[in-house]
Amino acid sequence: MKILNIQQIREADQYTIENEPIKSIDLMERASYELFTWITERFNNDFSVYVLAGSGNNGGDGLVVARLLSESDYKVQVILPLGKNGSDDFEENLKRLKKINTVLILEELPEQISEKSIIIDAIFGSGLSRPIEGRLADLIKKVNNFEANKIAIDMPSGLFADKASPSEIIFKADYTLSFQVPKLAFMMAENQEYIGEFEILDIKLDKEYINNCLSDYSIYEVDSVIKNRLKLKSIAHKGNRGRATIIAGGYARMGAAILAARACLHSGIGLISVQTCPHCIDIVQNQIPEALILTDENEYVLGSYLDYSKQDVIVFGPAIGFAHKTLVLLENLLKDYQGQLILDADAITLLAENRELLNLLPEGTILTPHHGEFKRLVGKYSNNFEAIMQLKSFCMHHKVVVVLKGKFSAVCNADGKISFNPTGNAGMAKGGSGDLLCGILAAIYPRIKNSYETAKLAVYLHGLSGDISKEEKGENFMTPSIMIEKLQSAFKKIEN
Ligand SMILES: NC(=O)C1=CN([C@@H]2O[C@H](COP(=O)(O)OP(=O)(O)OC[C@H]3O[C@@H](n4cnc5c(N)ncnc54)[C@H](OP(=O)(O)O)[C@@H]3O)[C@@H](O)[C@H]2O)[C@H](O)CC1
Ligand SMILES: [K+]
Repeated sequence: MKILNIQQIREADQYTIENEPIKSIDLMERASYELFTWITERFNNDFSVYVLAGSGNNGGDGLVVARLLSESDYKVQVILPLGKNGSDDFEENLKRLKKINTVLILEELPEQISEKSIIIDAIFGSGLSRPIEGRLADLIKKVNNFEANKIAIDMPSGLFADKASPSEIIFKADYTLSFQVPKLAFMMAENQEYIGEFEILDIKLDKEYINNCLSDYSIYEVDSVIKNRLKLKSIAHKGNRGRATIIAGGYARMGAAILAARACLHSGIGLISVQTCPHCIDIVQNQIPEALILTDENEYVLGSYLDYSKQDVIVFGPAIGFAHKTLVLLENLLKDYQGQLILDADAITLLAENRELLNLLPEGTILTPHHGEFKRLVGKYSNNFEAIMQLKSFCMHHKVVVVLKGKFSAVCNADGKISFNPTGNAGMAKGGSGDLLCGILAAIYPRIKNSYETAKLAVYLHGLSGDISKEEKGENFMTPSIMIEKLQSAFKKIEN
């Protein structure tokens, strides 16, 4: 699903008005009817409704919702903190609202409201142009302290759609009901406490116009082309299911390698190999009898460049450490290995500390840093909008694919396009979870044969296995090993 900026959304709005054609006030009615439907499907008319309406078109939407809910016998009260003069459609809807005199227009929000209330934030939407100050700021702080169900129309007031929000005076919504397309701000970790859950309501802006809008940002959806590429011919040979090697861990640190190898195996790889120092061979064989062992010459750390000529893909990095031999192995892989490389964890720190290696990165290499590791590569940033800019320039400069892990993990291609991942949950933030992602990436690359498409799909499946684990075990009790077991269901879910 495409993410558009405010300028593009305004243009799509205008195009629809002129070409459908539809009057802007009727478009407002259509949009608000979607809001009304969403609300009435979840909250019955035992709930009292408070609508905070600004004086622009976001306020206009709020007034329409107030009227529609009142006509469905909800007790509705409206507060107009910016007064009664505003945009044409706002003023027209205020007239319409006054005609049905069941809605109370209050001067101030009451000091106390019952928990069985809904507060609808229609103060500012996409027209916010500066931080909220003065009496309005006090109102937002007051509302944020109420224990009611809070719904923001289009955007939580105070939040900018396309850039970082400079102030913390922002409506804290439980639900944000946004029109037509998601906004970039919804993807940023620091905004989650204001957005709550977001839903995109189809208000029937011109589909073709939106399809033709150019955007570097989207939310991932699995398409039929990828589903087909994932399918294997029924007479598959283990070779055409792909060969992957895991180079990870070391003495007393083999857990990461085992988790990655298991995830790879459970994601359909044909042949899995694990590079192991002599002391660790038994552990790997006990834990994954399916794995071939590639024996490293070094006793405690990995460092031997072995014969990888038949390997379609190599994962290098989880818990591998920072020994000089390991660094040299990484350098040799970057120079000589001809297949697909996936670099994670300590590999990324090694790159950050030996920056000349960055110039050796083969085109299309997949890197999977979390924010801490990514900052080592690109320097500090203070919010996720800045992180996204750094991500784009890093990927474009080095012609690589980076998965920046977090809530809505961002997968960036070498051309600067960014796809945000919608699956996953906080229960996945546990040691070992990232190792699984490496394994899934390695398993599906031989079938997808494109770094960016592989990365998007693997992150999606990883999150999906997390979501299935959460459903069955709960956020606190799910573990990476449980997620491995659920990979099969995750794959099944996308195949159907
Ligand atoms: N996108 C669609 O397809 C549709 C959107 N709809 C709704 O319309 C709003 C956008 O409406 P707009 O009138 O452009 O903007 P707002 O309602 O958000 O508010 C603009 C007014 O607020 C003033 N403003 C902005 N920031 C502040 C502030 N910090 N303090 C005080 N006042 C502020 C702004 O003043 P300016 O000086 O900046 O001009 C405006 O007066 C969208 O979000 C949807 O809810 C349609 O209803 C359906 C189609
Ligand atoms: K709003």
